[in-house]
Amino acid sequence: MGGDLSFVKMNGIGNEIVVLDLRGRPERVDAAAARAIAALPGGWFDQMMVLYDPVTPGTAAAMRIFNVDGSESFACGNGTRCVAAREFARTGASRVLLQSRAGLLVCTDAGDGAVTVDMGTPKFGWADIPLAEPFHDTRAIELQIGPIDAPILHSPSVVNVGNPHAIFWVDDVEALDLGRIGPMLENHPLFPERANISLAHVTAPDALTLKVWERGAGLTRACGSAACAAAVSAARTRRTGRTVTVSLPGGDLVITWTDADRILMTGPAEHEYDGAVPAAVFAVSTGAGLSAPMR
Ligand SMILES: N[C@@H](CCC[C@H](N)C(=O)O)C(=O)O
Repeated sequence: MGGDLSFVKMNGIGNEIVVLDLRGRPERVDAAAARAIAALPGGWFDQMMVLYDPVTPGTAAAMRIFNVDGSESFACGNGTRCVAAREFARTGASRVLLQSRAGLLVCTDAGDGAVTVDMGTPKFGWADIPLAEPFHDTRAIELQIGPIDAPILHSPSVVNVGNPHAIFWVDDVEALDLGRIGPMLENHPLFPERANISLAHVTAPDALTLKVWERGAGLTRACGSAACAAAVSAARTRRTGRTVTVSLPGGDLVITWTDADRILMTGPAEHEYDGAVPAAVFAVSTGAGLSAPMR
């Protein structure tokens, strides 16, 4: 097979998403191909969702998720909504099961262009996040930056929602330059797989504002998994109840941490335009697109 391959440019409340559907095709995306696609005219993304043939019965696709720096993530909430919305439009279905490297994701059409994704169960154990050393209480770990007696940021909540997150509780998410502090925290030695870094401000028992420095992508207008991470951490530390509206620079997401310990994320997904990738960008393989072990 040769020629250009089409992709779809979408966004989830401003999180820039490319969906590349390689189902039924031999091409495979690696880190170099991901970076090359991001450099194409119109190819820019925060995350690229690559769809391969399903490996689990009942699923529509096996997804791999690339950050713009070529690194892989096991979770992307906004991108998952985009993939699901596209599947709904393509098939007429109102429910789709997708497989990421973090597990199976049930996505349902919530109406008015919104999609609900069951993002799974949060993990709070220090080794699951992962952290480089044991912490018994991950609601507020001993990590601070700035002077010892007047830290700029301290005591983040940490959680894994398919990917690692640290949430710093602040009075004003705009008061600090996250673009300057973010890279240092993302790459802090405490986070052996790096981490997504959020500043969160609770505005009501059912609302918080959030600003995110994403691992592998930098400052973004929205991050769905960070919204999930902040919501469960806010509920776990009794800052909010179990359903919150999370306001990000690009828009709002509604997150519910259910009594069954599942995280439900609801928000919009928008189509922007279609684009094309030259076939030469790809590696060609007969291997499975999603070969890593499932959790
Ligand atoms: N924007 C995404 C999260 C993307 C993955 C993240 N940068 C990571 O490396 O873990 C979302 O909407 O969840």
